[in-house]
Amino acid sequence: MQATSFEKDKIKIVLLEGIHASAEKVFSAAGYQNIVTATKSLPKSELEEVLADAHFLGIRSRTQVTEELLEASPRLAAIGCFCIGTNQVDLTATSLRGIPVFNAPFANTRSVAELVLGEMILLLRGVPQKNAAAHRGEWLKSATNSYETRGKTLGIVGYGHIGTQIGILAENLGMSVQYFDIESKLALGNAQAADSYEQLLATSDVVTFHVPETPITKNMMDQQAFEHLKEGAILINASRGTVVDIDALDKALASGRVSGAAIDVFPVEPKSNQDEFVSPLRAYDNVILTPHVGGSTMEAQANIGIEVAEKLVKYSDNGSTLSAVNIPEVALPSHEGKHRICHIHRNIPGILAKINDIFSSNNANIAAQFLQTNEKVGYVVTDIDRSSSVKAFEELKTIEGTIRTRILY
Ligand SMILES: NC(=O)C1=CN([C@@H]2O[C@H](COP(=O)(O)OP(=O)(O)OC[C@H]3O[C@@H](n4cnc5c(N)ncnc54)[C@H](O)[C@@H]3O)[C@@H](O)[C@H]2O)C=CC1
Ligand SMILES: O=C(O)CCC(=O)C(=O)O
Repeated sequence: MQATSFEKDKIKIVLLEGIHASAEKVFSAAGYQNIVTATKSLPKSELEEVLADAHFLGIRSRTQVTEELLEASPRLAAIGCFCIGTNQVDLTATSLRGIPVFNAPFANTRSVAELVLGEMILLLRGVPQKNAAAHRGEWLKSATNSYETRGKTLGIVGYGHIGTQIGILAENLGMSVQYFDIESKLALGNAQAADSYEQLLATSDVVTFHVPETPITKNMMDQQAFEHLKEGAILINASRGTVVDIDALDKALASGRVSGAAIDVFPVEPKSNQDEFVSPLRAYDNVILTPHVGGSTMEAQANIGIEVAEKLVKYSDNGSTLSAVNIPEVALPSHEGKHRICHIHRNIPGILAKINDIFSSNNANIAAQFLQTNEKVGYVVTDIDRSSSVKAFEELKTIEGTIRTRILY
């Protein structure tokens, strides 16, 4: 019997948190019509209900994908984070279940860089407090504590895609740029690597954070770090809410050690635009508070929608895991005329031999084979003749250590 593909209209795609319509267009153009969308993140019970029979999930930064949620989503084949950060997903649990997680590593970086640049200029001029006062009917015309960016020092913590762009933009304003990164980085323009994190804090007029959420970056800007900060410095965080200890920032603002701040990300963020934003920072006119919108521009969201949806379609149609953050990356050509068998397994010795024994005992003619492993997981993709594929596929599922198998026609 000639096998046929799993019908695309049976593949359910769930897109949450107001993912841009460009994503739906990509899925539709590729023949996927069963798409459920929501403009916000869903409460636990609704999320579990919608994912009970879903194959692909698209989220932004709010939805937490936990082991428990994965347990309740037995058909989930892949997850798309329509953003940069993937800390909201349990990457170990997804990888041990053979669920690739994709993101858009660059598309919103310029948007974040521009927001930070704007905030820095406004804070150096004291605009947030003058603006707040004017809204109350007060007139604060004064040059006191109002500065140009020119000649000031910007300290960038995390000199990656966003940090480097901010460095270049800031140099064009005439600023001196220094950075601190745990990796050795190519300095762009005239930027200088700081000798240490503490040295950067002590010598920068503005400090901006662009690190990922990791155990090491948690509370990187804590009480002790504030003590190193230059008196009257400005602090910006548009990375993750865990990076800056908000209570310590509250104290530093109250004492005047920090003269102004711009915070886009928070340890606890409201789940929807209808929920109240609670923070001690609301008390300060000299703090710009934004609702995690660093990457929220029309340009970035449209591009992210296309980029991540294309990655999910590619994984669904041809098994490619290129740019997955938790599964070995395999870039695959088209498999026209062949059946493609994808096998994700625990990385234990001897699995490839067992896979190929099964193909051999089924007289399967291997046209191409691709293999990639990481510490925990291996991914083998084999293109074989149609005649022997279905039986071999069934046998592959019995290999010890198998996590997930797929056959693509
Ligand atoms: N507010 C928003 O809407 C957005 C926030 N983000 C956040 O910004 C973060 C940075 O984004 P990218 O620049 O694109 O990431 P990236 O991965 O290109 O750069 C991050 C840099 O931080 C460095 N780093 C990691 N741990 C560090 C540590 N402990 N100390 C110093 N440096 C460290 C890395 O070596 C790397 O150079 C993302 O992980 C994400 O959490 C990203 C986009 C939008
Ligand atoms: O746009 C979003 O929802 C989150 C943006 C972000 O923080 C990221 O890209 O990591």
